[in-house]
Amino acid sequence: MQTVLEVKDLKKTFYKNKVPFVAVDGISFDLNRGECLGLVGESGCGKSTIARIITQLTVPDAGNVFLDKQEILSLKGRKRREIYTKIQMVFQTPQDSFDPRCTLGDGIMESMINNGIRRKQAKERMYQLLDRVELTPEYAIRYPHEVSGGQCQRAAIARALAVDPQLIICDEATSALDVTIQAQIMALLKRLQREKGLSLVLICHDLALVQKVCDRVLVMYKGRIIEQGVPDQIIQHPKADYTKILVDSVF
Ligand SMILES: Nc1ncnc2c1ncn2[C@@H]1O[C@H](COP(=O)(O)OP(=O)(O)OP(=O)(O)O)[C@@H](O)[C@H]1O
Repeated sequence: MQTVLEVKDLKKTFYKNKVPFVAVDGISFDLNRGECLGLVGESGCGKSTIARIITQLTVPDAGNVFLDKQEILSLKGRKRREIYTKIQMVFQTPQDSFDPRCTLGDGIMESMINNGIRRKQAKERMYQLLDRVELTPEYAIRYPHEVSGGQCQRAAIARALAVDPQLIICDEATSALDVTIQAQIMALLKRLQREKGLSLVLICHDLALVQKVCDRVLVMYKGRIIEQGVPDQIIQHPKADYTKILVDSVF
């Protein structure tokens, strides 16, 4: 199997009133092409910080991230912009990540135009992407507040796909949606994973969802990975005390 992402010994301490808090405490993992990796753990255990480090929104104190064997955290300028089109994030509240003054169509086209694609081509591709995420063309002229959470999340996935990424990190991307819509969005992501060989990192509280959709899961506790493996195996035979509590609370 081909490794797409390698995360090596990430560390991050935050300071609040000069008091240190270790949010990420030596995290390492790999992600294969076409794999769906779940990241679970209690609130505050460091899951989003890892996603933010990988996408360069947070600077780590130590550690490296490799995409296709290339170290990416130290990249600057054009090289950095190029590489970072390959990693996209989908957040919990998609309305917040679209500019409320722009239509969804313009939001989807923005990154393409920023990457030098002509407006006419970007528009054609935007309509193809809407179709791909099962939204009709009329959604192109709607504003974020004029669509449901599920529809907006589909548009956010279309926008993530616009730059042809290798990897999408979904940070609680379906948590704000009701169960039926959640299942539809997950089915969409899984279809894209299969069809495009996309790799997915799913940051999630929901172990049942992880069991359904992930090939592998990392269980985090207080900034560390305490257990990892195939979801069925972790759920049926949890080893760490925290994993046992997590499993008991869900099943
Ligand atoms: N910029 C920051 N400044 C100070 N502390 C921070 C900052 N970002 C995160 N933290 C702290 O780091 C810890 C880890 O946060 P993080 O958001 O990574 O957790 P999480 O596992 O994603 O939680 P949740 O599931 O609730 O989203 C938390 O205690 C959080 O308060």
